Amino acid sequence: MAQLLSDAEIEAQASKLSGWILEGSKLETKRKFKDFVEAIAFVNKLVEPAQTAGHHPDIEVSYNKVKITLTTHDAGGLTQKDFDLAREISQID
Ligand SMILES: C[C@H](O)[C@H](O)[C@H]1CNC2=NC(N)=NC(=O)C2=N1
Repeated sequence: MAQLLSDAEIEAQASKLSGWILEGSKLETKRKFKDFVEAIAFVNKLVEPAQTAGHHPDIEVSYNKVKITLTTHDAGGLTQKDFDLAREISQID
C-alpha cells in the first residue's frame, strides 16, 4: 500500500501543483466545458492514465462541469500516487 505523505511533503508538492487545491486530505480540481458531451469526453480521457497508474480519481459531473478529487482510499489520505496522477490529469485538455 502507498505510504501517506507528511503534512510538510503535502505542502511542498501542493505549492508546485497549479490548478489544484488542497481540501483536507484530498486534492481537488474543477473543469468547465461547452456542454455535457465535452465534459464526458474529458472524463473518458481519465480512464487510460487511471488504469495505467492503478489509481482512480473520484469524479463528479454536473452538466458541463467536472470536479475531480484525488485521495488514496486504501491509505486514508494523500500519497505520492495522488500527486503523480494530478500532474498527469493537468496535462489533459
Ligand atoms: C487493488 C487496487 O490497486 C486498489 O484497490 C486501488 C485502486 N485504485 C485506487 N484509487 C484510489 N484513488 N485510491 C485507492 O486506494 C485505490 N486503490
